[in-house]
Amino acid sequence: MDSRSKVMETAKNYLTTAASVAASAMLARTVINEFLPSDLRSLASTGIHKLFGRFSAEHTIIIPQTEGLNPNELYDAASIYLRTKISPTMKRLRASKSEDKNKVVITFDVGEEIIDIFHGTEYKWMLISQEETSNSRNGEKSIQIRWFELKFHSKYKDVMLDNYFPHILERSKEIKAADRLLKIITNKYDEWHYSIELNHPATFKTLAMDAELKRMIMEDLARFVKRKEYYKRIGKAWKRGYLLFGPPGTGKSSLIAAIANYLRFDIYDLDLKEICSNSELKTLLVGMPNKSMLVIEDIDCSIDLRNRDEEKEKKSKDDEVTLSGILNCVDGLWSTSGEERIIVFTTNYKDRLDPALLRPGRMDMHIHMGHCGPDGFRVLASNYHCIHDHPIFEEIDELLKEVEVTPAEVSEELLRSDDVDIALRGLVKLLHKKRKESQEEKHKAEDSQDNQQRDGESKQIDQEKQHLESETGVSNYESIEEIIGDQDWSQDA
Ligand SMILES: Nc1ncnc2c1ncn2[C@@H]1O[C@H](COP(=O)(O)OP(=O)(O)OP(=O)(O)O)[C@@H](O)[C@H]1O
Repeated sequence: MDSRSKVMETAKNYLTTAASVAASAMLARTVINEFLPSDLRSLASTGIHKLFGRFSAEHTIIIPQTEGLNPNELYDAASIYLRTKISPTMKRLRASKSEDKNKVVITFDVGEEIIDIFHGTEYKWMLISQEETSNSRNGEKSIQIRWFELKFHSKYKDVMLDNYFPHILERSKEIKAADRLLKIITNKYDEWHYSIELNHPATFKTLAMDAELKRMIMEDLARFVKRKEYYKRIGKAWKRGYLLFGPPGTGKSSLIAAIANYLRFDIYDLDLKEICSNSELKTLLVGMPNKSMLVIEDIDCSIDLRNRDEEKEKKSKDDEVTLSGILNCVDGLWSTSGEERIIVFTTNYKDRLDPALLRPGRMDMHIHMGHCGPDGFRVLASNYHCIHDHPIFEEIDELLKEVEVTPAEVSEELLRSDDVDIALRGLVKLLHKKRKESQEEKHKAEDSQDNQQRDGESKQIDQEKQHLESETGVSNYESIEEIIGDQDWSQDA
């Protein structure tokens, strides 16, 4: 029996016992004292939170504290879950600031009835608050006791325990994760040391990239987080690796932030230069929690990663970080120490990477972050000026097909003015300038190719001259010219 089934089984036992007590809501205290294990009793008697549901006038349920499920947890879960059930007809609402100070959380107040329909059954919730006085050594103390009263038809009590409560616990976890402030943590030596709030605004919506590629990445991530059982069944560690490659300013870091915001994972930004050995690398890896993202940026230049053959030749000495150490981190035994991990490597130069890192199956997806195309430009225009169409778009689209410009350069141009027309004209100017530069480069390249060809030809003529010179014994330049001139070279060729 898994832990959730055990919890629900125990809850059912308590429910059956509690039913025979004919307890009303106000008798909950008695039930707590008679039926709960002592540790839970002391928890409940602190009077901070308690949760019970009333199936009918005769039934009261107390959820016992077993394996991670306790009244406080359920109370908290219900508070969070019921926030999503607030209806416009409610009169008693409360507003407070969320952990992320940019958001305001609206919640219901005491005495407000909240109706939730789950699988066709109606559940009526009400938050109740009551002041109570208790005698302590320091005299009388008044405390505020809060609880939820849950009413529904008693014939659905099994559905409630087997499906409704687990659903509330699950949903509340998701809502909590979405509300949580994300962190970016980096290492000092072999410790995750420095952490700041991740306030990067990038999301998949604001990312300028090929629309189809964006869709594929989002689907891949969504599939990955749902596949806990699947990974267990196939015997693979529950992790996914992405290699992001492309020129500077094409959005590799922005994509990392978008993934973190999408999955609500903290970023563990590993600075390889801070660590001296593979064992330090392992220490850091083991210190990462679940639902986190390991990022190694610019892997090609972070550290001198010799290729594996050279490593094999070297006597194993644990005084440096090696490519095999990193690869163990990606798919070796050490990577199985946690669950639900995303691993991201970035590079500006994929061709500089050791083939061992690029081997199929190592990084699950290789994502090319390229120059800005019409799709990407539309996203940036919408991000910076909230526009989806404009007469200049056609000209920009045509130029983007010819010119290599990074999303960072386009963003910078669009930021230059609040006036859409000025900003777009500035971008057109930049694209024309870039096109001219690239045409000049192309001409230069063609010229140098022509020069090389001419050099090659004149070298060939020189060789022919030398050959003739040795054949004819004539060493005078003019004479050779005459001899060459007398012959029909084109026919010989
Ligand atoms: N694909 C993109 N979508 C939206 N904005 C982008 C994109 N690429 C770049 N930008 C803009 O340019 C800035 C720099 O981009 P970013 O740091 O993500 O690029 P990068 O590829 O990681 O560059 P580097 O290789 O130099 O680290 C971002 O803060 C963002 O404003």
